[in-house]
Amino acid sequence: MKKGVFITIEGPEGAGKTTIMEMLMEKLKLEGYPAISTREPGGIEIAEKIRHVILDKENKAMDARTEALLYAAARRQHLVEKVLPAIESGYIVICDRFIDSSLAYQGYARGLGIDEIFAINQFAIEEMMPDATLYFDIDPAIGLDRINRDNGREVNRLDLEGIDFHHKVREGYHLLCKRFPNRIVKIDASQSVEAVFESAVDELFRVIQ
Ligand SMILES: Nc1ncnc2c1ncn2[C@@H]1O[C@H](COP(=O)(O)OP(=O)(O)OP(=O)(O)O)[C@@H](O)[C@H]1O
Ligand SMILES: Cc1cn([C@H]2C[C@H](O)[C@@H](COP(=O)(O)O)O2)c(=O)[nH]c1=O
Repeated sequence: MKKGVFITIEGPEGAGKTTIMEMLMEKLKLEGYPAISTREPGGIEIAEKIRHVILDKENKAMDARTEALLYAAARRQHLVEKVLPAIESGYIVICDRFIDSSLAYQGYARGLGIDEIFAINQFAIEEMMPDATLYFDIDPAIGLDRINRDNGREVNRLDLEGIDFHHKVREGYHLLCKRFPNRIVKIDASQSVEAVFESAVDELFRVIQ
């Protein structure tokens, strides 16, 4: 039986998802809400291992369908091992990326088809869609510039795709905003960290209160 709340954060590279998620967690903890944050692909040992395979820059030969299936496999394991138990225990779970990343990156930008990628992910997640999704919208050129300036961040296989791919990712997210208007809220991530945080807090508390 579901008791907690499942929130996902989405967006192109460098949109500020991790930064704002950490700030949201601090606020939730200060206010006494039971909450955990996690990420995809990853969040647990098996899924972190799959993440390493998917994002390794040496794996240039990876087929797009293989990539899509590996994201779905990591998602399944993370969901059953970490997300669902936390939600069943009444936690607010905030996850950095979930199914919409697969729909935007593999479904739209890689051209595998949003409906096709939704179908393989339904096998992985069954009925478990997020209660709400905060989509951080940013011009990919700005996002990539941010991550290139971030010395602590390792560049991965997906970061190395050309700018046209990253524009397609953003277009894919825009299609998803139209397709799921009740679930996905678009936030202008080109604003200052403080302004993005304020918008994210408003949306988060609208959902959890
Ligand atoms: N609103 C902002 N304005 C300017 N810089 C920002 C903003 N938000 C985050 N940054 C900086 O941009 C870089 C990327 O931020 P962050 O890691 O939070 O993005 P992300 O969306 O999680 O990226 P990715 O998913 O590609 O790893 C960091 O150096 C961070 O400090
Ligand atoms: C879940 C998921 C992720 N991706 C891509 C998006 C990013 O390029 C990387 C993850 O790196 P991050 O620094 O943790 O954001 O993987 C994807 O293509 N499909 C997915 O389902």
